[in-house]
Amino acid sequence: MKVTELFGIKHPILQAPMAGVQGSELAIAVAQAGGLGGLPCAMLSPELIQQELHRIRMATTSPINVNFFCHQAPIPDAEHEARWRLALRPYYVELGLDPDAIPEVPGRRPFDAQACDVLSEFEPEVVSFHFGLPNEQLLNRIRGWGGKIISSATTLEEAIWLQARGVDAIIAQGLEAGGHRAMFLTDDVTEQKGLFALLPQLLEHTSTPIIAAGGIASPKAVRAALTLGAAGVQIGTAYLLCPEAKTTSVHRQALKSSAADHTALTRLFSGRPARGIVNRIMRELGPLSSLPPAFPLASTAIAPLRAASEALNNADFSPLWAGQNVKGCQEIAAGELTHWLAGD
Ligand SMILES: Cc1cc2nc3c(=O)[nH]c(=O)nc-3n(C[C@H](O)[C@H](O)[C@H](O)COP(=O)(O)O)c2cc1C
Repeated sequence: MKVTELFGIKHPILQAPMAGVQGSELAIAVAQAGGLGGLPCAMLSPELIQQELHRIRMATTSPINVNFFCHQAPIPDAEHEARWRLALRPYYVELGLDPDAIPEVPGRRPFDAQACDVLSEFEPEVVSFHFGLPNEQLLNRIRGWGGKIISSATTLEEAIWLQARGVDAIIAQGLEAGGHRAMFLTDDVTEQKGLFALLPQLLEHTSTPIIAAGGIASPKAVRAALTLGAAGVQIGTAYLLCPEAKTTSVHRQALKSSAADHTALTRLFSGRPARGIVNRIMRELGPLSSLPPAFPLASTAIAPLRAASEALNNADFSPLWAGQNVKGCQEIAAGELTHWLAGD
């Protein structure tokens, strides 16, 4: 079944929910253009989720996708954290920051009953998850209001796991994709496959609709994924320069520069592998260094470095999430981009 029918949308295009770089404005623009707008909730408090969903429901009656992380909250490891802070110490000194006064930042919260309570007020048509799925009880609450459940797979094993739990569609997240790898049954990045290796495997060995993601940034690429048998596509990076996205100015500059040709998976910004444009800290510490503590704890000690350097218009310590294909990034309205990608 195609996603147009499954979700009741005009175009087979899902705008990837992208935590930290967009809110309701981008989701509304895509929804109004006939795609499935996505609201990333991983970094929002329940109050903010409520505000954003209220805005969306006031602006459009089109279906909407809300997105959550569902990682296991880590057990803090003081020794590991101390090693991480020691490695960052020279950068604190360089930027004139106090390495012994690192403020706590609100971490990314896995999906829980409190978030589900907020959703039940708005009954979003689609709820998507990254890093697996939450427990069956929470999934049943979503099913109770008729919500469709989707999640990303990065291997065939993960797709089979998701299918066994009854998801309505599976996102095949190719290695090209920007942002966090959704991987949840493996932590070995060498097992990750490019989209056109992963997609046919999932199509052959599962019976659930498969949504293609990773490096798709043109109408031709959308058609290619659909021709292979995908039920739809999910696109993130191509939307990053749209005026409705909240992409920071250093991130926008990097996306428009030749530096964007070089992306890599890195654990440095959060503790989990994610794809972003290679910058100074990735080059100097090694993108997949084992220094950062478990997800999402690594972000606490990086945050002051990021803030101080971004104030100087410098992206040395910023997560510049982007996929391998930035060629489709256009500074045009998200609705226009959605129509273009759909071949309108
Ligand atoms: C800046 C950025 C942030 C992202 N944040 C999320 C997120 O919060 N939740 C999620 O499920 N996926 C997230 N992703 C991954 C996307 O869901 C998707 O896999 C990816 O964007 C597809 O590849 P593309 O970026 O090459 O289009 C993010 C991607 C980017 C580029």
